[in-house]
Amino acid sequence: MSNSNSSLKSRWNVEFLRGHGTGRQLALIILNQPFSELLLSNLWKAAQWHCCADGGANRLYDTFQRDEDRKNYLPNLIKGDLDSIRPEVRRFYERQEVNVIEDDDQNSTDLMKCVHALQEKEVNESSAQYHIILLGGLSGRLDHTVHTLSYLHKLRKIREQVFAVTDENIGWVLDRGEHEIQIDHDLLGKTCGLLPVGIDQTILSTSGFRWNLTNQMSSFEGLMSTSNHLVRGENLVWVETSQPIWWTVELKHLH
Ligand SMILES: Nc1ncnc2c1ncn2[C@@H]1O[C@H](COP(=O)(O)OP(=O)(O)OP(=O)(O)O)[C@@H](O)[C@H]1O
Ligand SMILES: Cc1ncc(C[n+]2csc(CCO)c2C)c(N)n1
Repeated sequence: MSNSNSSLKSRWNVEFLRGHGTGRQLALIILNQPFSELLLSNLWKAAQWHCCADGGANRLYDTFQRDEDRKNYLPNLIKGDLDSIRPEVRRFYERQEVNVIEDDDQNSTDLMKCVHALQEKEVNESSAQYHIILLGGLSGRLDHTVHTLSYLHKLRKIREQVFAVTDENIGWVLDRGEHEIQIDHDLLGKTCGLLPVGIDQTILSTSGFRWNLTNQMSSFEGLMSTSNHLVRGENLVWVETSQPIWWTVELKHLH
C-alpha cells in the first residue's frame, strides 16, 4: 500500500483488516469506542505501534477477561487528559510498565495528543511516517465524530495515510487527485459513499461503482453520493476529485 507520487495516483488497500502488514509501518490508535475482539486482534497484529487515547485503554482492557490475555496486548503508550481511564486499568498497565502520559491541554483532544506523540516518535527515531489506523471515532458522540472527519481532513496535508475503522465502517480522506482503491469483497460490504464534507464543492469522476459520476459537481448543499454500491466482480474502484472528500464503505463482519 503506498501513495505513488510518481504516477500522481494514490493507491489504497485495507488488508490490515485481515491482520496483514502493508509494507509501511502502521500505528494503531485505540479510541474510547466499542469494537469487536476480532477487529482489534487483526489490527493489532498488522500494527507495529499501539497507543490508547485515554478511555481507549478501558476498551482494550475490557476486551479480555484474563490478565494473561491482557498481557499479550500491551500498548506502547496511553495518552490523554486521563479523565476517562479507570483507576484499576491505569494501575494494571502501569504495573506492566506501559508508558502512561497525562497531558492536560484543554485545547486539543485525546486523539490529537496521540497523533502528536507518534509524530514526536517519528522525529526522535528519524523513521519514515507510519500509516495510522484509528479504531473508532466514526459514530457515537456527534462532536467527536465530526472532529474525526475534520481532523483527518486536516491531517491529509501532513500525513500520508490515515484510516478510521469501526466494526461497521472504514473511511478515510481522498485528497484532490486520482485514487485507486483495491476492493476485497470478502472484507467490504457493498454500500459506500463519497462525501464532500469540509469543502464548498468538488468535481467528481468515478468508475467501478453501481452509480458512477463523470465530471459531476458534488457538494454538501447539492449532490452527494451516498448509498452507492460496489459492484461484485470489480476489484478496483477509481475516483478523481478536485477537492478532498471523505470516502466510506461498510465492512462485513470478520470471521
Ligand atoms: N462517544 C464517542 N464517539 C466518537 N468518538 C469518541 C467517543 N468517545 C471518545 N471518542 C474518541 O476517543 C478519544 C478518547 O476518548 P475519551 O472518552 O477518553 O475522552 P473524552 O474526554 O471524551 O475526549 P477528549 O478528552 O478527547 O475530548 C476521544 O478523543 C475521541 O477521539
Ligand atoms: C472554543 C473551545 N471549545 C471547546 C473547548 C474544549 N475542549 C476542546 S479539546 C478539549 C480537551 C478534552 O480533553 C476541551 C476541553 C475549547 N478548549 N475551546
